[in-house]
Amino acid sequence: MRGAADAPPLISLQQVHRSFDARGGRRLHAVRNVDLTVQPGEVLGIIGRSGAGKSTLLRMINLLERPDQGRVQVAGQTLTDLSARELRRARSGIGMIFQQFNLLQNATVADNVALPLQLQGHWSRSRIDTRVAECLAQVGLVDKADAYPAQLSGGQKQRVAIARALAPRPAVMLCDEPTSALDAETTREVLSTLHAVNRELGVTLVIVTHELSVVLKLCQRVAVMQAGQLVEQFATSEAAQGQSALARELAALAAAHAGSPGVVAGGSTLSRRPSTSADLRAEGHARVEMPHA
Ligand SMILES: Nc1ncnc2c1ncn2[C@@H]1O[C@H](COP(=O)(O)OP(=O)(O)OP(=O)(O)O)[C@@H](O)[C@H]1O
Repeated sequence: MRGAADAPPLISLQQVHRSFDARGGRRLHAVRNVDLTVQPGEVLGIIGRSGAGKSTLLRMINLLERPDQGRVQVAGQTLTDLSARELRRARSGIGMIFQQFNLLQNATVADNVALPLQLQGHWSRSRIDTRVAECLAQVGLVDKADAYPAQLSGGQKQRVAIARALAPRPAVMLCDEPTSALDAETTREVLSTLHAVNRELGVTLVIVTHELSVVLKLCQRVAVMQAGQLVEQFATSEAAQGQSALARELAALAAAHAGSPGVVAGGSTLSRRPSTSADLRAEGHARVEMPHA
């Protein structure tokens, strides 16, 4: 039997390039000819300094940003070749969550989670209700089904967003700074939920983050971006062999955590150790700044 590592990649970006109009009539090349593959079931972190092109690269995976050049394949489909209608269908296999949650404020938690199923148009009310209940159970929020987002903590809002992304049974979940708006405690909740989504449901995760502690806890592999280019990739557990400043920083953080139970790189349980820069500050560690790659 073939393992996930030998399987064809679930995501394949081939020479993707994206530029934008910039001031003075210039072009800003946000992502430059990047090749990247992600295996089924993997958790990949994309890191880099501000403006390096991380979010643009992530958003090209579901064509929220369409590349000017290059090819995007997900689950065997070449998204860049699809019609608008085919792309809408393919996108139901790719969930996405954002830093600011993007929930509908005037809809209940249950209605927020139901939304992507209603948009698909072929779900009966009773199947939607069943699926919403399953997704809320997965993120531990069954008792909040009738609450409104304003009544929830930041971590609970992000878990609703995760439940909504899970509703159409995606193979992949794209996470754009999923914990950056959260404090230490709620960050822990969200990381634990994402870990379970990967481990229990087999959903492949691609996570853009500026928090190295999030990478250390959740990601098996890391891709480092610098000025639009993917400058290196390594297994989180092998950060010490990386060349970039970020790899060294990650290795130093891993060493500081060495011996603590449950640092996940490679896949065991989530740590009870500090999980964010805020956590680390709270526990007297130096802030984990994102150095220049
Ligand atoms: N729609 C857009 N129009 C013009 N420029 C854009 C657009 N989107 C992104 N950019 C520019 O492209 C570059 C890469 O942006 P991107 O958001 O991908 O970087 P990032 O690494 O995610 O940064 P951050 O960590 O600050 O979010 C930046 O210089 C940004 O200003």
